[in-house]
Amino acid sequence: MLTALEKAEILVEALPYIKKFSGKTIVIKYGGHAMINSRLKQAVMTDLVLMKYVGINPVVVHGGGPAITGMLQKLGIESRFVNGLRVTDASTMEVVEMVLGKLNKEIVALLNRLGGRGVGLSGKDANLIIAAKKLGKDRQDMGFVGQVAQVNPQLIETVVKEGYIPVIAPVGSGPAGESYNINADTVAGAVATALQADKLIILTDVEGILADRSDQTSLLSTIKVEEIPALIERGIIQGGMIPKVECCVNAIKGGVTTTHILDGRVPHAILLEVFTDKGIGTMVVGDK
Ligand SMILES: Nc1ncnc2c1ncn2[C@@H]1O[C@H](COP(=O)(O)OP(=O)(O)O)[C@@H](O)[C@H]1O
Ligand SMILES: CC(=O)N[C@@H](CCC(=O)OP(=O)(O)O)C(=O)O
Repeated sequence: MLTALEKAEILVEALPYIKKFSGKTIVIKYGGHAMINSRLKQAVMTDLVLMKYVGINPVVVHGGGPAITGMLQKLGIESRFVNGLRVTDASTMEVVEMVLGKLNKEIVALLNRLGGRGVGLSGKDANLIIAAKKLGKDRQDMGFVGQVAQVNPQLIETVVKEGYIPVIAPVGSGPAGESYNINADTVAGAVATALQADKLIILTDVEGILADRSDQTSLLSTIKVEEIPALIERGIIQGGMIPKVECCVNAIKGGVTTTHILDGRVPHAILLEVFTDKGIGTMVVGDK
């Protein structure tokens, strides 16, 4: 048990971080375990509400890949992935929008129950995310898989200024108003850049970037952007981690101050990162 003094010291430790980030924007990519497990879900939402109450502006972009796969399975539609992206035909796109819409409102409802003021948006609202068709390797057709062509952040800025927490589903609008399915990490990176966020936090299901994937204690707590190509080349960063670090690199190059890949299985991972001296996970930083 913590003594009263230890509890007070924890609160005092947070003070410089509250001062540093008050008024700043932090974009959080919410996904993985933290989105499925109800205790973790509640912990993440509590962190977001707490942030908002101390003057920080959290902006949430959520995933939902496993839930989309689950619903497609129920409907007898097989999921196929190319380079980690779900090949999306018209009927898959309908399911993607349906599932993400439901998840979006669940997140908003939980935020609101905890005293926040969550507002659910998709990239289609006010043309927040203009998408373009994304082709696979060798110009392979992946249907309605999109890439971010443009972010129009005015709606987010308005909503944030009025005290709401925007929660964004990763669906974009094509030139004819059609829907595109965009990887949620990519959307989070693009939104963080458009908002010139102070931090981008990506929640995942591992400790962060490990120097040796079979050794959980080999966490690389800070990586510089220029070190990343070699880590990929040497096979240290692989698979699903590649798009995440690429997102971080693009965000840093686009003006985001720091980016973090955190273990969403740790309760209150966001609070530990933002408000404590030690932080957790991997921080990807520019060379300055
Ligand atoms: N160096 C590394 N350190 C940690 N994880 C890595 C590394 N290289 C590849 N990975 C893999 O990346 C995965 C995270 O990507 P992904 O499964 O797409 O995450 P999410 O489902 O959270 O979007 C990890 O579970 C791990 O298998
Ligand atoms: C094109 C593409 O693959 N889109 C993703 C969108 C959701 C997502 O990215 O969810 P996670 O963050 O949970 O993986 C998909 O259909 O699964």
